[in-house]
Formats: sequence, C-alpha cells, structure tokens
Amino acid sequence: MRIDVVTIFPAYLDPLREALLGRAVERGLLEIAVHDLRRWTHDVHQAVDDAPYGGGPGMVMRPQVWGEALDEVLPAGPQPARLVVPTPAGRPFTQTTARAWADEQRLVFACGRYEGIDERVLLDARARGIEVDEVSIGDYVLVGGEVAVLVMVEAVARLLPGVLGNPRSAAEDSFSDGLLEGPSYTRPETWRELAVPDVLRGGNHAAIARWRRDRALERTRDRRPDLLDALPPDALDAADRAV
Ligand SMILES: N#Cc1c(-c2ccc3ccn(Cc4ccc(CN5CCCC5)cc4)c3c2)n[nH]c1N
Repeated sequence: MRIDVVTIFPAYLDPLREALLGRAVERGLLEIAVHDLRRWTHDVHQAVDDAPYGGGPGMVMRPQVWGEALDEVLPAGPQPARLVVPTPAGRPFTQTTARAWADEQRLVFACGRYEGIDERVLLDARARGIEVDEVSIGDYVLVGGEVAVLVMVEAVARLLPGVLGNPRSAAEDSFSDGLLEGPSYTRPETWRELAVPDVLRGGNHAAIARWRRDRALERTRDRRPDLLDALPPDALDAADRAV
C-alpha cells in the first residue's frame, strides 16, 4: 500500500516514521509520502486560506492550491485510489473502515486546517472518478486533520500483512468479536499485594477462554452497551447471557 498525506504541517506526520510503522516502511510493507501543501502555492506569502463566502468564523482553504496538489498527488487514471478527508462533519471512522481501507492499493489523505477545505475540491475529485471519504475520528473538535490522519494510518497499517509481529493480534482485536477486550496480566504473580486471577495461571484453556469472555462481556456492558445492542442476535450464547 502507498499512502500520501498532503498537509501544511509535514512535521506533524513525523511519528509515521517511528516504531512499528517506521519499520514497516523500511521493510517495504508500506510506502508513506508526506507533501507540503505550500509547494503548490505561487504567491510570495504562500497563501493557502481565504475568508469564507457568506461570512462566519475563521478561514477556508483555497481550492486552487488543493486542486493543483491533488492533480499531482492523485492523478485520475487507472490506478484506483481513495481520497480521505478528515473533518468534524465526517462519517465515523471505525475498525470496519480500517479493515476496508486495508485492502486499498493507495490512500491519499488531505489534511485540512482553519475551518476546512473549499467543498469544490471534493466535488472536483469525485467528478474525476475518485472515491472520496469524509470521516471523523470522534465526537470532539480538533484544530486540523493531521492528528486524525496519524490515528487512521496506524489503524489501517497494523492490519497489513507482516506489519504486526503476531498476526493473531489484529485478528483478536477489540471489536473483532464485537466486544471490548478484557483485562490483561503478566508477571509477577503478585504485585503490591494484587494477585493475577487464579484461572489464568491454571492452564485450563477452556476455563481461561470462558473467564476472558465473561470479563469482556462485563466490560462491554459497563462501558459500551451500544456495542452489545449492535451484536447480531446469535452472537451471545446462553452462557454469555448469564454474565
Ligand atoms: N477527523 C476529524 C476531526 C476534526 C478535524 C478534522 C479536520 C480539520 C480541518 C480543520 N479542522 C478544524 C475545525 C474545527 C471545527 C470546525 C467546525 N466549525 C467550527 C465553527 C463552525 C463550524 C471545522 C474545522 C479540522 C478538525 N475535529 N474533530 C475530529 N474528530
């Protein structure tokens, strides 16, 4: 997969060169290119924003600059690509979204700032046959799209073959069975007078699986009852319903 990110703050995306993702890039599992949007300005001030038509707070990012940037970074043509635009007004970005995008050959992320990007940039991309997703990473307000791109790139990249050391991790993700994962423990057996639950040290794999599912059901019911409501009718068996 190749990922391109267009932003006026390229350094915000430096964390994509670190740790797991950095190693994935070095190993050729993933290509990441970050582009400074100001490269496509032509004025001495490198202006990327202007006042909003109709008035209102803040500034809007100019279509000309974005248009030239995306013409270069995301040329219409045979190779399919998806343009992702983070926005507070976007559809929710979820693990389902991440899984779907993990199958893409190319993802191009447009990081807005100010009040966002002139709507015509997205209309023009769609008119050129480009899939455009406007997404939000959560119900809170950020200052720009860069942090959202870090979140989404990490969520997608970890699903790519070879990126995670243990492929089971992604398969057993939170939400993979529709539930939150339960508590985890490691050595020592007792720490500050707090002991690891006996069942986890007992070696009875069926009992361990049951205990973990019970803790996941309890936690999901307590913290995310909406996930329980969204489960298909046959997702919970009698033992689950007894928790
Ligand atoms: N993903 C994601 C996001 C973002 C996000 C993503 C991309 C950009 C580009 C610019 N901003 C700043 C901003 C902030 C508020 C508004 C709404 N206006 C305020 C007053 C009248 C309406 C418009 C833009 C962004 C914020 N925020 N929260 C998420 N989950």
